[in-house]
Amino acid sequence: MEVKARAPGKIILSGEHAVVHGSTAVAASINLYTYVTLSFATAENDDSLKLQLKDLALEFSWPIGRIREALSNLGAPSSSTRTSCSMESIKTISALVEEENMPEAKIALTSGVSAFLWLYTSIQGFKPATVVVTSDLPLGSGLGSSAAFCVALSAALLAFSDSVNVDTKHLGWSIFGESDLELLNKWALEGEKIIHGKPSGIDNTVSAYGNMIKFKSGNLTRIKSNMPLKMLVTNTRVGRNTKALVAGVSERTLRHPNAMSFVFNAIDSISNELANIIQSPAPDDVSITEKEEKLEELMEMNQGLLQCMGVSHASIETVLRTTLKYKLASKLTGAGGGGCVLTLLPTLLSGTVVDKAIAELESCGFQCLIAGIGGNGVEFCFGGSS
Ligand SMILES: Nc1ncnc2c1ncn2[C@@H]1O[C@H](COP(=O)(O)OP(=O)(O)O)[C@@H](O)[C@H]1O
Ligand SMILES: C[C@@](O)(CCOP(=O)(O)O)CC(=O)O
Ligand SMILES: [Mg+2]
Repeated sequence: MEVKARAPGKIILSGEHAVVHGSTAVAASINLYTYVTLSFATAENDDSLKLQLKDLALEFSWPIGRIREALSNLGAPSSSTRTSCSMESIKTISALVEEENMPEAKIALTSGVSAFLWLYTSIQGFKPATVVVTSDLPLGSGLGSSAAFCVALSAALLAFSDSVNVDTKHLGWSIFGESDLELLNKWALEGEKIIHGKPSGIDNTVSAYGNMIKFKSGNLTRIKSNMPLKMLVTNTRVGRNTKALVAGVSERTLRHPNAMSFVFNAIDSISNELANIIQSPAPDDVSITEKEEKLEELMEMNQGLLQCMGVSHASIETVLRTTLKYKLASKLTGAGGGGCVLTLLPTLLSGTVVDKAIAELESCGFQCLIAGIGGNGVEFCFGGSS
């Protein structure tokens, strides 16, 4: 028997980085997923834990005895209570990952593989198994691949544990009950901590719960959109690392605490106003257009403040300039420093303008997609031969 889980990526409409410092942010799930399949070994002589990262053509395999020896201090797994990875365990886990000779070009994956080993051993202990991962999401681009990975992984691992209440006979995709989802989200955050250092928790929360959320200091409020929201996502293809960008903002905050607290407060207001606009009723085209204009202005203001935090990038500025030629408003999404930019596509905008803007962005070497916004969060499905 195997279990498959899928978790969506996300866009942050407003409030990235500031959310790490206690401001409100607004995020929505998108219809690009990370999939994790887990099956326990059935052959008696198979005594290893395998991780296959299919899109990256990478496979890791650790003898279970080696993992048990290295992590003997962990004790019995306790899937019902999330535990944080200590500095000592991080070091031990990193050493286990290094033994696998990660190709130099893919060294950024080390933290993802470490998060895998931590979540696996904490939830399932030392059982031989194969875990296969595939993803629609570009890695390290601001669309929350790290969170989708941790959420899908936690879902597959918990689905095979005693800590959740799931029906293994159900055919097709299922969702977790509220308290199981809460536990899953806590585990996923522990994985994100290994990858990000100091995550706010917004990415794993929107990936777990789906739809659209407002998030502040670890608490989510579900948002119901009352208007069509169409976003163009432009991937600058400039690679960057969330952990380093988040650390950079924290350093700037230490240097200029007063100025930065005004920036964070301004972003808190922007996020709350944006959430109110999205939720307020729009009976006709005129009111939708008015709402879109307000959203555009708020996105521009948020982008200005992100630049002020030092997380924009020349490639992001090129996207902003290009879309502005078509009178379209944009902001970076996720950690910035490259990665993806969001552009609001108003309802009454002609298809020709969108096509022209996309063609110009792609001629700069960027990659464009129009994301489906606000679908389900994490789901799982049992299958395979038992
Ligand atoms: N499918 C995956 N398999 C393994 N590691 C992954 C996967 N998706 C994400 N990761 C981990 O997350 C890191 C990217 O996370 P991050 O820098 O937060 O960017 P983002 O979350 O915006 O994609 C990768 O370098 C890797 O360590
Ligand atoms: C910058 C931040 O607000 C979002 C990071 O998103 P991503 O990893 O770039 O997809 C960090 C966080 O909230 O944990
Ligand atoms: Mg991330």
